[in-house]
Amino acid sequence: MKVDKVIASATTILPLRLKDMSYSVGKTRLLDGIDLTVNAGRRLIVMGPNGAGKSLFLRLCHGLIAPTSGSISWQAQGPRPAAQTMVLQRPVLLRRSVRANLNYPLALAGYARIAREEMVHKTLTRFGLIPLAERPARLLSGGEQQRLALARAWTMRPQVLFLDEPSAALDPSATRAIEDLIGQFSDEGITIVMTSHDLFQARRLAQDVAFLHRGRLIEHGPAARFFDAPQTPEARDFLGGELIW
Ligand SMILES: Nc1ncnc2c1ncn2[C@@H]1O[C@H](COP(=O)(O)OP(=O)(O)OP(=O)(O)O)[C@@H](O)[C@H]1O
Repeated sequence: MKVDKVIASATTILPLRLKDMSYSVGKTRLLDGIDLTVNAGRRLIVMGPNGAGKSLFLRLCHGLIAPTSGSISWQAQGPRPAAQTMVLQRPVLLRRSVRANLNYPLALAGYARIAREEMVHKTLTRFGLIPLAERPARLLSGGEQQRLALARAWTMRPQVLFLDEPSAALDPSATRAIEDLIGQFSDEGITIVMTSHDLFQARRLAQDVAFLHRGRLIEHGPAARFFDAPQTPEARDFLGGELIW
């Protein structure tokens, strides 16, 4: 079957529903009673001061860790392992070439060699990685590594992409390039859930905002409402640059 047909036939795994979801370590409750639904096709930016629980939130949604109480459930199980995937701020790349980094997860997912070659070539072309294809991935610049990580995620055609501060370590032009890619993914229908501490970036990218403060979700809704008329003093202080944690 052609790759694009596989994508078209995919069952939708969204919405993702969090119900009274908490996460504790020992007696410390790090995320507390979160109710939230992630709907298909949206760009949700998770904001909040340092230590608010943004990264934990993403890791729980992605399934890297399990809630201690409450639930996190997908509408349906994905047909493939990477129907939802996550890209970290410092992506974990294999000590191999760029091409091999793109090929590897496809092989793990069971795609045949011919299909893999077609998919890897498409991806290298689309992400401008042809000139870097045979370079060792770990020797790429930070911006190039992040581009490769996004390309690798895209190769698996996820329905949902979790991004943890994807441009935190990058300069402004690399940041712009990553934001452009995120915008393109979104235009293709990939649902984006991303943490960012950068207010300007959040304004550029967010359609919806989830605002966490000390492990609680205290605002969630359309980005315009959050930025123009925040409902809580904590969000107002955060937007004014006065709330650090
Ligand atoms: N395994 C753990 N054990 C104990 N505390 C933890 C653990 N993981 C995270 N924490 C704490 O939970 C809180 C939330 O961490 P998290 O990394 O999610 O914050 P964040 O909002 O992403 O912060 P930042 O913007 O600084 O990256 C922090 O106070 C952190 O120290």
